[in-house]
Amino acid sequence: MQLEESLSKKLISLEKLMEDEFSGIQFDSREIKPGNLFIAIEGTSIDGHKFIFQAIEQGASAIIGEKELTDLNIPYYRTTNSRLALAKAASSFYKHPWKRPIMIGITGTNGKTTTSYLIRHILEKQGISCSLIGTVKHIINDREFISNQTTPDPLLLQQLIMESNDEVIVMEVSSHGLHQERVSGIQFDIGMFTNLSQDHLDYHPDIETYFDVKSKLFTLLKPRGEAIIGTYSRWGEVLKHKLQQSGYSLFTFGHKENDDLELIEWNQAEDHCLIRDRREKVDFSSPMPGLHNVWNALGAYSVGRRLHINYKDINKAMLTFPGVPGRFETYKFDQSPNVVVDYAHTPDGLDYCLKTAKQQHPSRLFHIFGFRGNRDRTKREAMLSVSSKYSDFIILTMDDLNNEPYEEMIKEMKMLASRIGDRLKIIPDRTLAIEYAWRNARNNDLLLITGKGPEEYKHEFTYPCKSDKDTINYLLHSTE
Ligand SMILES: CC(=O)N[C@H]1[C@@H](OP(=O)(O)OP(=O)(O)OC[C@H]2O[C@@H](n3ccc(=O)[nH]c3=O)[C@H](O)[C@@H]2O)O[C@H](CO)[C@@H](O)[C@@H]1O[C@H](C)C(=O)N[C@@H](C)C(=O)N[C@H](CCC(=O)O)C(=O)O
Ligand SMILES: Nc1ncnc2c1ncn2[C@@H]1O[C@H](COP(=O)(O)OP(=O)(O)OP(=O)(O)O)[C@@H](O)[C@H]1O
Repeated sequence: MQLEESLSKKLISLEKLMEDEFSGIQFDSREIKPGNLFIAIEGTSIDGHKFIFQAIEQGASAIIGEKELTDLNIPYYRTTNSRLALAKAASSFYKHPWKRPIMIGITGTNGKTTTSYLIRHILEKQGISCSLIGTVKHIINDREFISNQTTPDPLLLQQLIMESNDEVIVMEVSSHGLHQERVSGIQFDIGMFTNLSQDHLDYHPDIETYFDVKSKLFTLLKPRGEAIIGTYSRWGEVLKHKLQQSGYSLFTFGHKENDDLELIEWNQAEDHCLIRDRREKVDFSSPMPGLHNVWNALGAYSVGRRLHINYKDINKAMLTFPGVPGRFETYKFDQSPNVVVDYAHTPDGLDYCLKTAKQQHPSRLFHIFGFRGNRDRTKREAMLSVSSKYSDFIILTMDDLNNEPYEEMIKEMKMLASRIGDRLKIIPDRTLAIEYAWRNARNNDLLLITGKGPEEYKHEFTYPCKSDKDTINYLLHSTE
């Protein structure tokens, strides 16, 4: 990547610049330490170029930015893409740590977290150590780190990879991450696409653009890299055709005869699948409830097979999979209704999840959920209509507001709720909403609480509970 030195107008490669001994790199002026390289980014809410002088005051020794600036007293290098420069500089600073392990990147609207947990489990059972980077947590050398982002910024990401001694790194690659070049310094051995459906249309202008961003992962494959594509969603087929022209090695899993891995039959009641792995028919059991998790398990199976793991060993590993926090996490009680906590937050995810809940044959299904504030509002109506298709009772409640005004959220809930009728109740306090369902449900009913999964509440509610799981525990003990 070429940069232009602002005063001399000379071109210099980023690699060459990184031969200078910077004490660190920062894209946030508040974090600058003496001798750091500051990269100014025109962000989604503020222009980082405004903080160049603050960065210099704090001791930055060079600046990269996109604007034409000539009046700085330290070297300033101009680029056409600061985010790309950040990703490449971070990779260079940490000595391209992704070159050592086998790198697996997973993208798609839903199923990234579940699939990455499954892959890690299969590999670890074979004695292959595996780091995991994603939404719930990061696990590096078996040590767990809090995750604030699905795909961390390039500095944290390259640092985590550098610290890993594991043989494989499996990571979730979000559309935000791809669009903001967070993974651009990296080349992957395997790229996986799970599926695509409506989400994040607050950030991407339309679903076609969202898809184009997701498909960018496959431009980051190593020359001998492999693309594993789930073709069970329409967009998987689109991606397959797009990539067929690219010359990459392609492996597809889906329900068609021309897929490399075909789901021939899924017997939900007996929890059994018949699959075709290339030419051979194989019995397979998914370790988590629901067809969506069959797809996730088959995605992980595909990765295992590409890494030359015997299908019998993969099947054996599936038997001991402990599940994923907040992904169809089921609590069964003798004297109270059963409860499922799930992270579903898209219409498609909810459809799979509610269908799976119905397959448990509860007498009545109580669905408790809300809408995430300041995120894609276009999916709210579709989420409610999916809920009303399967649920006997709906309790709309508060998810994270993310600075969306409370009154606006309630107004929208009321407007959407008016179409459903008296099967729906709005109880904004999440702990009271869960309590209402808990007290009104009978033992053979099911409570499905979606949206937050294992995440901690960002708001204070009536009961002193930190999460949906915590609220259930609280109610259980207050009933005793
Ligand atoms: C909306 C969004 O995606 N924002 C990301 C973006 O920040 P930004 O462009 O908004 O930054 P900004 O606030 O406008 O500031 C511009 C620049 O000025 C700098 N600055 C700012 C203030 C100051 O005093 N000094 C200074 O230097 C900032 O550090 C930044 O470099 O670039 C940053 C660096 O990579 C990200 O950390 C940040 O992620 C935010 C915090 C975030 O969490 N975004 C979510 C939406 C996200 O990324 N989610 C996906 C998963 C989505 C999903 O599948 O559910 C994820 O991968 O986590
Ligand atoms: N393959 C799938 N197809 C459709 N929905 C799915 C699939 N897998 C999981 N889901 C639904 O999406 C929810 C989130 O799953 P998961 O965390 O695995 O996806 P994700 O892509 O990592 O999402 P995020 O990036 O938001 O964390 C699940 O709780 C489930 O309701």
